[in-house]
Amino acid sequence: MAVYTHVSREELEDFLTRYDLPPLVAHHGIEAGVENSNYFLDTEDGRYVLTLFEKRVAEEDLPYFLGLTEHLRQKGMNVPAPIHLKDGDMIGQLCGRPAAIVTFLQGVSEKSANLAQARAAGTLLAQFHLSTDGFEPERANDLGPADWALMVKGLGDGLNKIELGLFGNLRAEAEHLMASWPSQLPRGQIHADFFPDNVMFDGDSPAGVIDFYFACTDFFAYDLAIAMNAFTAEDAPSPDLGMALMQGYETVRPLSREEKEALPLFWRGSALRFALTRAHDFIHQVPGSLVQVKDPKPWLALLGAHRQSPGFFSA
Ligand SMILES: Nc1ncnc2c1ncn2[C@@H]1O[C@H](COP(=O)(O)OP(=O)(O)OP(=O)(O)O)[C@@H](O)[C@H]1O
Ligand SMILES: N[C@@H](CCO)C(=O)O
Repeated sequence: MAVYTHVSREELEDFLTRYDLPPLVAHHGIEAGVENSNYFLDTEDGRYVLTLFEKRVAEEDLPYFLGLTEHLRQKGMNVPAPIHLKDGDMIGQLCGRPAAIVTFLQGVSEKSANLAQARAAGTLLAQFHLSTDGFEPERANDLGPADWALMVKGLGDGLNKIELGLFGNLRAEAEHLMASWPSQLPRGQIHADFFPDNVMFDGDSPAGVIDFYFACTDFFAYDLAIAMNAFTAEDAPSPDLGMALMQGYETVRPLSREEKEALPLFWRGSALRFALTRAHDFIHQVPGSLVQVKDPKPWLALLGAHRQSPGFFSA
């Protein structure tokens, strides 16, 4: 359960006086996620989601995340609606943390998807990219290639406790990726964490997208690479799922030749990015938090597979 910050009923009721929401019935921590503290708020007129932003989210980025979410809703995407406080703001303070409330989206958040869901999720990601058009603010990707070598350095010898020789191995990989990364490809606002558990499914159809708290301005094809890796499934890795996602994506937004050529590098880069954040959380576990730390090893294995075979997804 991802609850780093424990919120009492009294603290919550006091916080809710700043909103025009129906009376609270109950609140409980959400049994999923690793990044932020999330609670369901059950009110007399339906359910909402409260998020308290934790270590990886900078408060100054919240207007970008919530503004992007509102923009996507205006474009017709099924994403949560941020609830405004009585003073018009979208960000409050609770238990010493920045906090926001959004509407609850119906659907099932899957740990891993099937082929039909992966294909449909690809169309949704492409619609997401097209719908971000017209949203002017930008946010640099602070978990991108320019940051990976520093992240490896910061984890240091802790990496070798996950796997012997991992520190040197990942340092060389981060340097290689940085030196080879392209600079000119179609770019815009990307989700940057498009995992099956951030897509709400209604059977095989995706009903909506949640969790915009890694969104940033970067290459669309890099976002596709993240999603392809994230949908390959950790327990039984299958390139078919990533390929199905890409096929779905291209029915809405076909890739240029340059974007296709960049994909093998982007698969490696995104595998490294999630291996690193997971390795960080594995090495620096937070005492007293209720969180199921995610395993870095499947992402290290995926990185190894992409390094060995640049055609992993087309093999
Ligand atoms: N608006 C929403 N509507 C319905 N369910 C939601 C909503 N927001 C979050 N959830 C549920 O809470 C879970 C955790 O939320 P979220 O993915 O935002 O957490 P997180 O800590 O950012 O996790 P991670 O980054 O690991 O995906 C989701 O998998 C989903 O089941
Ligand atoms: N979705 C990510 C967590 C957010 O970085 C993971 O599964 O590692």
